[in-house]
Formats: sequence, C-alpha cells, structure tokens
Amino acid sequence: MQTTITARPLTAQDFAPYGDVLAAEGQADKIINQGFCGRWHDRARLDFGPDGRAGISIFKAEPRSLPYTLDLLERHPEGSQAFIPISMTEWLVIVAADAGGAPGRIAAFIAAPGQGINLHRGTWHGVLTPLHAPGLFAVIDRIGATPNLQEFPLEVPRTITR
Ligand SMILES: NC(=O)N[C@@H](O)C(=O)O
Ligand code: NI
Repeated sequence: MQTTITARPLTAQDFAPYGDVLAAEGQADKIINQGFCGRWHDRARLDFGPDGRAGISIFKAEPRSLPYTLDLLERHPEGSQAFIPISMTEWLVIVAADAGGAPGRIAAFIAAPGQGINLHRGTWHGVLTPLHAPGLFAVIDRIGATPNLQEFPLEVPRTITR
C-alpha cells in the first residue's frame, strides 16, 4: 500500500487521466485584443450534468503544510470542478484513480503559481489544499439540487511529501 506519496510538478500530460491543467503556458491558441492578449482557448472539459448548471464560487482555504496527512478523498459524480488560483502561490493537488467505485492509486502534484486545474466529473481528489495564505481560488462547478458529493475516509491515512 502507498503510505507515503511524493508530490511531483503538475504537468498537463501527467494530470490528463484526472483532468485538465489551466494555465498560460506554452504558445497561446489565439492572439486577441489587437495583439495585446493571448487566449489559451477552451482548455477545460466542463460537465454539469442534465440537471445542474455552472456556478462560480470564491474559496478562501486555510493553507496546509508538507508533509500533509491525507485522510479523506472525495468526488463529484454529477459534475466537473475547476480551481483557478487568485493568489499566485504554489498549491497541492491530490487525485486518485477509481478502483471499482473506491479510490485506487493516489497521485500528488505541486501546482506552480498560476496553474489551475479542472477535475473531470467523478475524479477522486483531496479537498482544496493551498500551501500559502491567503489560499484564494475561483471555483467553477455544478450547482444543483443534489449534493453531488461522495466522500471516502481513508482507513490508513497517507503522508504527502515534496
Ligand atoms: N466541497 C467543496 O465545495 N469543495 C470540495 O469539493 C473541494 O474539492 O475542495
Ligand atoms: Ni471537490
């Protein structure tokens, strides 16, 4: 069993099984606004289900420190969830593969300042984990009448290190 997981730098390629990386990285898809702005166009696979709608919320999360004890994973079976950093600091992203309806192998990433993510619908993840105050994020996820939340407490907590 993985009891200690080493976080690695967040890259779009490594994160692809779990979601999308949202950042002004590499060449812009479009140059707009009379050449004064780069647009990294349509970079997230958003999904809010047939009965939900998109919402934008602001999260202010308490910073955590490494090594971090992970004792809970969760997922949103009815929609995607995107985290766009407002405070330009690194933060911790924890995801896991699905293994028959429960979390399988866990992966951890250090998001660089300015990197955001979009978790695809149903992706197991740790809750928002900034590493520096003020931990401000814009969150785009499903607003609907159902809880859209499945939590999975870990019987054996894991240690996430850098
Ligand atoms: N519960 C909530 O709004 N946030 C969590 O889903 C999270 O991933 O941080
Ligand atoms: Ni979540």
